[in-house]
Amino acid sequence: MTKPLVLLLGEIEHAHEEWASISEIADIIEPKARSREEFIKECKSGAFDNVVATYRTFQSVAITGLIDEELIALLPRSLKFIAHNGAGYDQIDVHACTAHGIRVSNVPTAVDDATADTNMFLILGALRGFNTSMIALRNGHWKGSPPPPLGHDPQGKVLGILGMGGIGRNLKKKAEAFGMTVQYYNRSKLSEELSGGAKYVGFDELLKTSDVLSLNLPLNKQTRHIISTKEFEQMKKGVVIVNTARGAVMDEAALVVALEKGQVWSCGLDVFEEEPKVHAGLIANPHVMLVPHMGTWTVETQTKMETWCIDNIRSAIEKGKLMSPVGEQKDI
Ligand SMILES: O=CC(=O)O
Repeated sequence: MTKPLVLLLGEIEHAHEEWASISEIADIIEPKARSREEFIKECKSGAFDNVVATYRTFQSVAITGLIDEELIALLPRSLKFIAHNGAGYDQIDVHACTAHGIRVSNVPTAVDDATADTNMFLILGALRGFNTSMIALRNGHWKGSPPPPLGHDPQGKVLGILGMGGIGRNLKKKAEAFGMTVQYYNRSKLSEELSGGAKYVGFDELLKTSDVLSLNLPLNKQTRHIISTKEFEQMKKGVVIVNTARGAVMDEAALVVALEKGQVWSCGLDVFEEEPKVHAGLIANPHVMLVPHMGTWTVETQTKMETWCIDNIRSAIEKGKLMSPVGEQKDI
């Protein structure tokens, strides 16, 4: 009997044994394409005909481009499942997938600790203003001349979490261990148990009353540039902003202006609007902490994420359904 066909878009770097076990229940193919143009040609040539499920990585966007309406229409009719290795699935047009009968899964939970750790590192670094002196030291100037302004302690500061999903909730616990008081805004209020007692506030109140604002919400049409000039103006003067979600939830150009005006004192960013490009105004500001999208960049977390994504492929093949469907498809 022929085995179902699985398309691998990207690399398996860690969970090799788990991936090998997939080859017992499926035949695996990989594209030859190295660009979107080539990938489209390969789709049209019928190279992926009969593929039932695809495992894709965040980095595979370099080959396929976004999984958008154009690409989805070219993928074979046989394709029923896309298992995305990552928490954020903004590279995939889920609406178009639904219309074409394709189910999509992501990797929640496994990313929470590593991303919240990165988030906490950025909060501390941005509050303390460590970056300037770290650069000065490497340039042979010790703390810098003049030394940087004194930083701020996290103790007693109000942390506003925008988006109280798994990462936001994980961050809440970590921030409390540093003496911060946590409030949050989310599309819907969480149960007391899930929120861990954090105060639920309106969006505007979150902006107006937080000393540190952390962005932990997914990127979609509703959240693109949810933080821009008007929102910066509502914030406390000297606010610290941290983003480990997706760059485009914040208007980067407006952020640069808000930093220049001193409305935002400092920020810590792991994600950028047009990765790997970083706004020149952010690069030029030594005070801001910049990390090149490394929120989940650990052996343990990458292994957990791959294993989770492989489990989605296994579930798709053996049970005909994904283990962790994305929110938009939970009810179908
Ligand atoms: O950015 C990382 C992820 O979405 O998992």
